[in-house]
Amino acid sequence: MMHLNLLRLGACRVPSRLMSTKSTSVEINDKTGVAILSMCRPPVNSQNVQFLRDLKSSIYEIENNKSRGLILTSANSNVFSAGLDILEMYNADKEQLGTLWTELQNVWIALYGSGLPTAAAINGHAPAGGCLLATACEYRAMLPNCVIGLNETQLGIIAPKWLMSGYQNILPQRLAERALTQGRLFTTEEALKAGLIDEIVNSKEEALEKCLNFIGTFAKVNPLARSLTKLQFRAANIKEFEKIRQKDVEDFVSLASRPEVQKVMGDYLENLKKKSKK
Ligand SMILES: CC/C=C\C/C=C\CCC/C=C/CC(=O)SCCNC(=O)CCNC(=O)[C@H](O)C(C)(C)COP(=O)(O)OP(=O)(O)OC[C@H]1O[C@@H](n2cnc3c(N)ncnc32)[C@H](O)[C@@H]1OP(=O)(O)O
Repeated sequence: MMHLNLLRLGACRVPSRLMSTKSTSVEINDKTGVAILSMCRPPVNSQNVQFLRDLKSSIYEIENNKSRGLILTSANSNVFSAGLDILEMYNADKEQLGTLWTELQNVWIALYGSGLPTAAAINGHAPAGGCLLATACEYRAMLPNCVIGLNETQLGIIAPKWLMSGYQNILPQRLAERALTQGRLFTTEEALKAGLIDEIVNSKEEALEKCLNFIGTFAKVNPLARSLTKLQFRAANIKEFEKIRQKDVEDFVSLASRPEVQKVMGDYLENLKKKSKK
């Protein structure tokens, strides 16, 4: 209840500090100390190089400002994030592909490895890279009638191991393996049943409130002890990622630049465009 009141106050009276980049905005409530990081790259928060750089710098800014927690959400009405910007992968040269993948890695490690309590207010669809961001957080509240999941195998591509880490943290191994091999997109209701999200909410405001309450559960816990404990759980995945990070970029570039993969992207884009014109 107290957190709810603080959130309400945050909307009107409590002073808050604002920071923004071209495609993100950050509001830190001075009373709660919690930062709300909103992704705002219309129409679907697709992740191009600039967006990923903005996201990374906002995450580090929040971390360096000693905020009490980070809530990730979207400024768009029905999409949390549509994942990597396919327009930026299609017909791109190897250098562009390498830069895109490196920036995706950078954002993931910034969020997954953050010592702060992190929560995702998933106020829309979260396929692929959108799911990657949500599952890098510690808690998820999601609106009904949306989808979330890692659908890479449906596109004929493989999610590397680090990209699966969020799933592995959250889902039982058998379920994670099945969902990843199927490239399954979960509806909100299925995601709750599987444990991929923590709560279903009826509005973005309620999602933010639940996230704030989650972060509030650490109010009496020593922040350093909390953060080190969290990172102990994540250390093996992080270490493994650091070992293969450069090779992973090379593998991605080699896969994504193959003519047959480029053709899949082109067809996929065309279908998306046809669908959006209907
Ligand atoms: C296809 C990739 C193939 C190979 C890649 C090779 C290696 C990659 C290695 C593995 C890593 C993968 C990580 C990824 O993130 S890949 C991206 C996967 N993303 C998706 O599959 C989501 C696609 N989008 C949707 O399903 C829907 O758009 C969504 C449910 C998110 C929202 O639906 P809604 O009805 O609200 O909007 P739309 O009308 O569909 O879209 C509006 C406009 O936005 C464009 N759009 C949508 N998604 C993307 C995207 N990911 N990249 C670029 N543009 C996107 C869509 O075309 C519409 O554009 P306009 O027609 O209005 O111009």
